[in-house]
Amino acid sequence: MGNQLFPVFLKLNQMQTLVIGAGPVGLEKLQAVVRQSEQARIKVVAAEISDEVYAFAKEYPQIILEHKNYEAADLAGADLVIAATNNPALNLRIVEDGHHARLLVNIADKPELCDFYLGSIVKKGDLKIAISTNGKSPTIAKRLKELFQEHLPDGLDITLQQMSKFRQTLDGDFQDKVQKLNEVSAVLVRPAAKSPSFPFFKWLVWLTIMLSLAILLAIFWHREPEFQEYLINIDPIFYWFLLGGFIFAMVDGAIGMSYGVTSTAFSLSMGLPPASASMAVHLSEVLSNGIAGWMHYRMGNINWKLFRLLIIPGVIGAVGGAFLLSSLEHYSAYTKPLVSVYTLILGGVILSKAFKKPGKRKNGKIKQIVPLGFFGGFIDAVGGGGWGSIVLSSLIAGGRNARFSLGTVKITRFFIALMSSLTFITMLKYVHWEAVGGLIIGSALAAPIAAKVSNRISVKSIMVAVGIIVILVSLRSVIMFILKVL
Ligand SMILES: C[C@@]1(CC(=O)O)C2=NC(=C\c3[nH]c(c(CCC(=O)O)c3CC(=O)O)Cc3[nH]c(c(CC(=O)O)c3CCC(=O)O)/C=C3\N/C(=C\2)[C@@H](CCC(=O)O)[C@]3(C)CC(=O)O)/[C@H]1CCC(=O)O
Ligand SMILES: NC(=O)c1ccc[n+]([C@@H]2O[C@H](COP(=O)([O-])OP(=O)(O)OC[C@H]3O[C@@H](n4cnc5c(N)ncnc54)[C@H](O)[C@@H]3O)[C@@H](O)[C@H]2O)c1
Repeated sequence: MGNQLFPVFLKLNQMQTLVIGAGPVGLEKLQAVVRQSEQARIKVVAAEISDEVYAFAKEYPQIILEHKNYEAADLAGADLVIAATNNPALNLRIVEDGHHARLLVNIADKPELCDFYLGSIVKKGDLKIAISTNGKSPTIAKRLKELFQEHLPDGLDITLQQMSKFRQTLDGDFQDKVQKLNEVSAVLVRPAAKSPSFPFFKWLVWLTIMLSLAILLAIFWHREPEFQEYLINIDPIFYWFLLGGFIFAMVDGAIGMSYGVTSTAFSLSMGLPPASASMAVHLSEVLSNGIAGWMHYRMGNINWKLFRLLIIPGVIGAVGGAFLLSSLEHYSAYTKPLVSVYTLILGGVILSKAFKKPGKRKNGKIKQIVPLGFFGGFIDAVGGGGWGSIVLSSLIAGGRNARFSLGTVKITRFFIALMSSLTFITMLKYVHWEAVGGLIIGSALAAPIAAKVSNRISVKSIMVAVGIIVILVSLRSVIMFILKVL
């Protein structure tokens, strides 16, 4: 039948509690009562009173000690009786006398003689949880109490106080009030945000869209000879970028950074000038970060205060960087090795992060959000990447919450990529559309798969691989430059 006991919460300060017996067990029960209410009015009757009970009672003047043998008259005025004597016959008598006076009696550690059991009690401010194992195991009751005491957030009591105040501000009828109180507290029971996994059926929808596009293309292919010609003559570079975009987006999806750095290093090594490379990378980032940012927004992972602090300096930095890089397009022979040196350094940063011990973090949150946003945006536009690795890693290393930082960085990255892409488009005369198209399609194809795969691979091994690839590709560009100069 399970536990049939009904827990009630007694106002001990308005009642008279009688404790009979003042040995170790009597003391334990006395303390259990006083722990719940220091104003509890208690009378202790015992033939012998231990020194510990004397010492304890000294601190609470409302505890009255009566050094005497128990008699039925002691029950007069009592509302509740707890007995802890070492005399089984006396225990039985107390139960009988108590019931005669229609009192509820607890005989400590003798379940069969009890009208009620004492419970294990969790307390957080005004919150109280009473635990009963139906007498099966007081030890487990104690352990559960410890578990709740530790894991219930202390802020819960603040919530209670706020709800109480909020209730006082409500008017309208009872139904109205109940509805409003339920609305504001719904957030407490909303299911926790899931990791952005991509369910199978969504993947099917995605596949259907892609197939329909392919069919449309095929139809076009047959109807329009010009289009056919265009496709046949498409630069093979497009397919390389398609593959590259796919792989880099998979990796980025898994570790939350590195797409910018890897695809920029790749674009440079494919012979794109830095500004064109950066533009291709940023254009392809607009879509993927838009999707990721939207997902994080839906899951409530955005810290809006952080967003406001980051977005303006970030956009200014990004547009400035894009502007500078585009104006220097003619000097790409010189900017290219510089950018490669920068990606080389980032490769080193990623590699060192892979081997850094987790948990070795500084205390206190990072404060310089505005310069961080500007610097991140600028470097991101100039180097083709870095918003994720610079801003996110600084925020997390600076003690901020990883989930909120990731969500906020993803959504701001969308705006940064959008603004620098626009700047590049207006500044650059010649756009490498085959690179841009390859990266956009490749990374968009990867995004949903990456989200699924991300949990299965060890982050460390990916970071090591990424670090090494970026270092090698960047080194190649730097060495080629040096050889050319020599
Ligand atoms: C909750 C708590 C409240 C309090 O008393 O303040 C409480 N016992 C506590 C602790 C505790 N008591 C005992 C141990 C030793 C280990 C063990 O036996 O498990 C421990 C653990 C420890 O101290 O670590 C001995 C014991 N207790 C009872 C028996 C008899 C039996 O089981 O048959 C025996 C064996 C005696 C023997 O062997 O001779 C019986 C009862 N004890 C109850 C309450 C009631 C049922 C509550 C429930 O349903 O869970 C009930 C039925 C009647 C009652 O006394 O009200 C308190 C938690 C303190 C905290 O929260 O920290
Ligand atoms: N101490 C433990 O760890 C423990 C554990 C489990 C069960 N128990 C049982 O619980 C009971 C109480 O344990 P304890 O250690 O507190 O025992 P205890 O002997 O130390 O204390 C018993 C108390 O009952 C009082 N008493 C006895 N006869 C009385 C009377 N006629 N009138 C008034 N007071 C009277 C005594 O003066 C004493 O204060 C015992 O039956 C014991 O076997 C004890």
